[in-house]
Amino acid sequence: MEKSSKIYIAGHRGLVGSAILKRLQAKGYENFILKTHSELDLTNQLAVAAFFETEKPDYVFLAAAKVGGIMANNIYRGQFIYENLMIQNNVIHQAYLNEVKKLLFLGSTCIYPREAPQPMPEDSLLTSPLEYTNEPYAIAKITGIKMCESYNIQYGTNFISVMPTNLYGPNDNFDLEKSHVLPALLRKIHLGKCLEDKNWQAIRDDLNLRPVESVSGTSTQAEIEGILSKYGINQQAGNHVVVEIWGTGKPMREFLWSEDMADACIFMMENISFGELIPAGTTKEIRNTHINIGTGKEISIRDLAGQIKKITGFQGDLLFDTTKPDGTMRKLTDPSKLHGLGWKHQVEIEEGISRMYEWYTNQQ
Ligand SMILES: NC(=O)C1=CN([C@@H]2O[C@H](COP(=O)(O)OP(=O)(O)OC[C@H]3O[C@@H](n4cnc5c(N)ncnc54)[C@H](OP(=O)(O)O)[C@@H]3O)[C@@H](O)[C@H]2O)C=CC1
Ligand SMILES: C[C@H]1O[C@H](OP(=O)(O)OP(=O)(O)OC[C@H]2O[C@@H](n3cnc4c(=O)[nH]c(N)nc43)[C@H](O)[C@@H]2O)[C@@H](O)[C@@H](O)C1=O
Repeated sequence: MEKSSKIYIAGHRGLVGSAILKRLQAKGYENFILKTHSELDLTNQLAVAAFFETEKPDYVFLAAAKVGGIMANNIYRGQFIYENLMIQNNVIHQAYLNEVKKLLFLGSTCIYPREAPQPMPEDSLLTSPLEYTNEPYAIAKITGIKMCESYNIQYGTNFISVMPTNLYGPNDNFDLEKSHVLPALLRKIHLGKCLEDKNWQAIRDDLNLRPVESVSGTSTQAEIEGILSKYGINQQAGNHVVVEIWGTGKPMREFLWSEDMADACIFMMENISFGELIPAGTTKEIRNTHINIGTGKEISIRDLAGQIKKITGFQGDLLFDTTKPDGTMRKLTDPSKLHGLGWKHQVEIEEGISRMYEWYTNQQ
């Protein structure tokens, strides 16, 4: 990529897209095409075709998608498969028709089977059934990998697919029901801390900044307590506050700081071509050309909640709600292919949570 190359970041306001934009700007790239969801709906085939014909980007980071945590994936199954297939079909196909030099497609490590060997190597794709809670999203992401691979083989394009582990960082989604575990727990435990401190103003500010329900300046304390209770943040006898954690707390997850993820994406765009991702020894059938992006380290949800509790200073208790799903018990990436290419993450989980909490509280 040249510093003056025309770069389209699809999803530039999201968790990953915003980090990619920030990192590219810091590296001196200057020619961006940026469209919000309301300016360009990527599920609209005609609109995407007109956009590519007019703009003719040189490079595309495809970081726009329908994204959410375990509950959103499990409930909005139709939207997750439809919107993701439409977005990626439209963008990848138009990138081919308009001779985009290189495209980076973001998948997810939920493409791997529920019982994949741990850590999960790239070639465990399509070896056994998927985790049910996110099967529609995973099927869409697998289709995206196969579309990039197939276009490269048939048309000679240079479209590469990266599979990030669970991500977190600035501009994350903090919705109390639809978000991923790390932002959800950070917010819930922060609200638990505010409740035990009886800091009603901080709770009002938080609920107004990222509305869950309308909270006005005149909402009573009892009304606010009712809202928090719906999301599992409860004041018990005395001043004792309890925050509910979904599931058993036993699942293990791997977390990557979003700015590390952005760095990995740019590393791939600047340095690696599709040909270099074809597994060594391939003579005939080209498959598993995608690449894992992760740390290779994991933590249980129980320990993650404990760390957030420590960082926020929350004194109350964490209660495990086993009526909520655990999802897959382990999904640790094998990042050896990525390490072999010369990229490794920088930010460890303890530091990342502290940075995230600082960012979060500065937004209030
Ligand atoms: N977050 C995570 O833990 C993980 C994410 N990923 C993948 O990384 C990529 C980025 O995810 P992340 O940054 O977390 O997602 P976010 O939800 O933070 O951002 C998604 C972006 O996509 C845009 N978008 C969604 N639908 C449309 C549409 N129909 N038309 C145009 N734009 C649309 C949104 O635009 P707007 O802001 O304007 O609404 C938003 O900017 C995705 O492919 C995701 O699947 C993979 C693994 C883990
Ligand atoms: C990135 C990845 O994200 C999704 O997969 P997931 O890792 O299962 O998602 P998650 O982050 O929402 O949950 C991780 C774990 O944490 C537990 N958990 C506890 N308490 C809360 C809680 O309050 N909120 C949430 N969301 N989870 C909680 C939760 O029960 C689960 O055991 C995929 O659907 C898929 O889209 C995908 O690719």
